[in-house]
Amino acid sequence: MVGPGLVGRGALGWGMGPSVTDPRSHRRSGTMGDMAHSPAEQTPRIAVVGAAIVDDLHRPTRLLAARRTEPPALAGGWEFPGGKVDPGEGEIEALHREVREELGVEVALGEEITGPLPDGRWPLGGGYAIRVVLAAVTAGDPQPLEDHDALRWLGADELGSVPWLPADEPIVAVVRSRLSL
Ligand SMILES: Nc1nc2c([nH]c(=O)n2[C@H]2C[C@H](O)[C@@H](COP(=O)(O)OP(=O)(O)OP(=O)(O)O)O2)c(=O)[nH]1
Repeated sequence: MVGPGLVGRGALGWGMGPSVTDPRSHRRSGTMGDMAHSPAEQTPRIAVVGAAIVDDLHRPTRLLAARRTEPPALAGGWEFPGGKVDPGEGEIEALHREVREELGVEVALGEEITGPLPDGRWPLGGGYAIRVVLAAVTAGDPQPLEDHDALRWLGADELGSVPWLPADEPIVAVVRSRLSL
């Protein structure tokens, strides 16, 4: 049993791994809900989730990129909609909340875009780590309601046309490899 809205082969098990439910993760709901680390890491990283929203989970051709408005150091950079996991909140729950708040849409989740950290996340600056999951809109039309001032659907050959946040570059490269032309 996986969380609501999860579809696709790669989604099986996502959200059920060590960073979420295994006591070895040292995650404590309500006390360290925004922190997670694996035994292989010295320092816990603050949990961020990001949605790689594509036009079709089964045959994706375009990715939705969002341009940040804050803080000033990151404003103008393009990123995956998402944000920090709240204390006591699950990652799946956080992802659905963030896309609802930021874009006004509901999504179905697909496979995780696995990163190099032991728990599959991607390192970000500032002690953050992001878990990125493919998603597709199931209700609503994405709008830059919060934290962003522009959205763009980008095909594989257009992903380099916007300045991604530096930490997102390797993630975007993996997403690009999943896009059909
Ligand atoms: N959402 C998101 N954050 C990213 C990405 N890449 C990246 O470096 N970050 C960084 C920016 C922030 O320093 C950090 C946390 O993300 P955030 O600021 O969106 O979190 P949030 O929406 O919960 O923020 P707030 O409510 O506290 O203002 O992660 C990305 O692709 N998506």
